Amino acid sequence: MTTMTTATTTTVLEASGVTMRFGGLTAVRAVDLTVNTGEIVGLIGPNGAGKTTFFNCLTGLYVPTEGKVAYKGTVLPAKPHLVTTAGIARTFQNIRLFANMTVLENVLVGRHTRTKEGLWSALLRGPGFKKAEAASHARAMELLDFVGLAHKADHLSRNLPYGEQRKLEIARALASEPGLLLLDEPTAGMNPQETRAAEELVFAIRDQGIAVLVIEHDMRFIFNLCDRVAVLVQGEKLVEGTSDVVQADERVIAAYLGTPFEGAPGAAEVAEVEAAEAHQEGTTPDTAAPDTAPRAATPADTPDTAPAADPPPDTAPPHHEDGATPRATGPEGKAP
Ligand SMILES: Nc1ncnc2c1ncn2[C@@H]1O[C@H](COP(=O)(O)OP(=O)(O)OP(=O)(O)O)[C@@H](O)[C@H]1O
Repeated sequence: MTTMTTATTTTVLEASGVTMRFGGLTAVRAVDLTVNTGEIVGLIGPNGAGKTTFFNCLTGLYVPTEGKVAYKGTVLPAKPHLVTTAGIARTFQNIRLFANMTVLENVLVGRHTRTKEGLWSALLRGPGFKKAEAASHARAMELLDFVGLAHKADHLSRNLPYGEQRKLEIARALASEPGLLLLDEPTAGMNPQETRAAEELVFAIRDQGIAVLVIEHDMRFIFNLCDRVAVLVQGEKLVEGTSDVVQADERVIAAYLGTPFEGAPGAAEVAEVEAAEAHQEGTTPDTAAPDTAPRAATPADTPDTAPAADPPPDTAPPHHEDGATPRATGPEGKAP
């Protein structure tokens, strides 16, 4: 593959005022975010902060309640296939490969938005179709080579180890020739060696001229990789800046450790609930408050904050304004 370098910086993605409500729950609230050519931007935040919901708004899986999403200056319709055709590709938090297809076939599926041959041409297998098929095959093999899976082209995707399945998802996303790649927790379940390789792969993708927006709980990965990092807390963008700026911001540390701070998103609701609980128990809010600083680590010291086994008190899914129980499913269950 030839390396493309972009001489001028342009805005690839511009999300403005994106808000997503599910009934009474505001999962994403008035979020603005831009990604420019040549950039790797990180999106972090505690569990339930609204990161995946925001991705779903960007890719047309959800129609945002308010706000708009533009790709290279054109406002995108909220239809996943049109978003892919426009130039945005994504991977999912829970791997979504075609398990009984080969590795190569999975990548070929990803190319369908870039092949122009119609149904009749495919059925009759005319010369136009054969030429397009050969070109797609060559490109798919090139992408498999790029992610290091060319030698497994004929394997069934379900037989790949986990780390390779994640690479295959990336190859399939790249097959649509995107200008922006959205990665949702690309290193989830990877060992440190695989994570390091994933980091190199993302840099290589950026060097191909593809901008990257990545959600990840592994802070070391994010802060090594990203030119800019945005932090979502309870659906709102709390901070945005370089890795150094974000790591040093005490509001970010507080959000991860569950320590309340002045003006924290959702702080008013939390205070209301605490006051009500305290009233019920006949205690004051202070005495009823949980231990808010269970660990002394900063986000940078907690390379993998994903496991939900020991979440800090405030990192649980946000307060549901309608009192509804939060969903406990992965993205498959997230269709509105
Ligand atoms: N389809 C839906 N219907 C109702 N509520 C939803 C839906 N999708 C997401 N939510 C809620 O929106 C909030 C944000 O969820 P989201 O999955 O976007 O967070 P996240 O930051 O990606 O979390 P994690 O890091 O755990 O993946 C949660 O309270 C979640 O329960």
